[in-house]
Amino acid sequence: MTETTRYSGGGLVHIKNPHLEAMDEDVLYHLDLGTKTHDLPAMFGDVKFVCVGGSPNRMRAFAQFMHKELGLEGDGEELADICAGTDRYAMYRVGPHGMGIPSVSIMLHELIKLLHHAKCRDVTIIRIGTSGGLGVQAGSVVITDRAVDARFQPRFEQVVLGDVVVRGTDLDGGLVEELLACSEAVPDFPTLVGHTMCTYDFYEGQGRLDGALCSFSNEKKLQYLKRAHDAGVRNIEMESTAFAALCGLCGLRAAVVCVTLLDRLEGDQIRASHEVLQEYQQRPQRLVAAFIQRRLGLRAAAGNTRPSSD
Ligand SMILES: O=P(O)(O)O[C@@H]1C[C@H](O)[C@@H](CO)O1
Ligand SMILES: O=c1cc[nH]c(=O)[nH]1
Repeated sequence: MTETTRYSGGGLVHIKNPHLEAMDEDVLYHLDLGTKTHDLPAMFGDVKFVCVGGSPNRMRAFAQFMHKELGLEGDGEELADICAGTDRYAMYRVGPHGMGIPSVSIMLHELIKLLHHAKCRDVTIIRIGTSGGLGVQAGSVVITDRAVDARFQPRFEQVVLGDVVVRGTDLDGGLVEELLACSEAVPDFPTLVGHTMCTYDFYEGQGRLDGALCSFSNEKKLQYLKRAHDAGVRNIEMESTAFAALCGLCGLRAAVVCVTLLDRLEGDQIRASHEVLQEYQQRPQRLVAAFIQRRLGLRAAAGNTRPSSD
């Protein structure tokens, strides 16, 4: 049976674990935070937007960019890593999640419990990432309307106690529209809506010919990628199905916004220069900054500036 997304009443984060109630303390081990050691409601109770991405430096740059875009005091250079006691993740009230489903899944379990313990309400969570494009110009930003697995199905399979549990990967349609509307504020690159395929591997799992192992021909690879394109897939990454499933089940409105680093119908290797890749990585950040500003009524959508290139 597929578990489906439910938004809980009152906008609270919905924890689906009866064992947590009975626990006297919850140690969020990978975040180096806990319910006894930290006043989580005081630290995080006002959080409305959570943005996560793969790399600590990228997320630090995004935190500094948002600091400036929101007109907060100081230059943002002093932003401290809230999870400095662990080198697994970093958090600047935006945080990185590492690579792939296991990493994003551990981070989300602890982040969602953190939002629950902090009594946050009406939280929107956005994954800001990179991806391989399918039939789209490199540097395009794809807003995911449906996260699908490597068989193009909107499902996330997790082995639990030896059984396969299937979870739905619905994302919030309204959020997709809102984000797309914000693309007017960042007109210097293409933004589109499409399905995102999530795989367990970057190489064979994404039909690449350039890994240490490869068990298929170029012809078979292209047939697969074209089938994905025909099924509506416009980009490929490694977190979206788990992200959509966990956030949706816990009542968080979630979105996935990824830039494409190349067109996979044209090749496998990412050959763009460091400078070009840095600028590409800023694109989803700029779109999400415009979205947050609009939501907060801080600025009209136009006139969005650029994050630093860290
Ligand atoms: O969040 P990022 O942009 O790091 O995510 C994509 C998917 C994999 O985690 C990684 C592969 O290069 O990039
Ligand atoms: O091709 C790509 C590029 C970035 N991330 C991926 O998962 N795949």
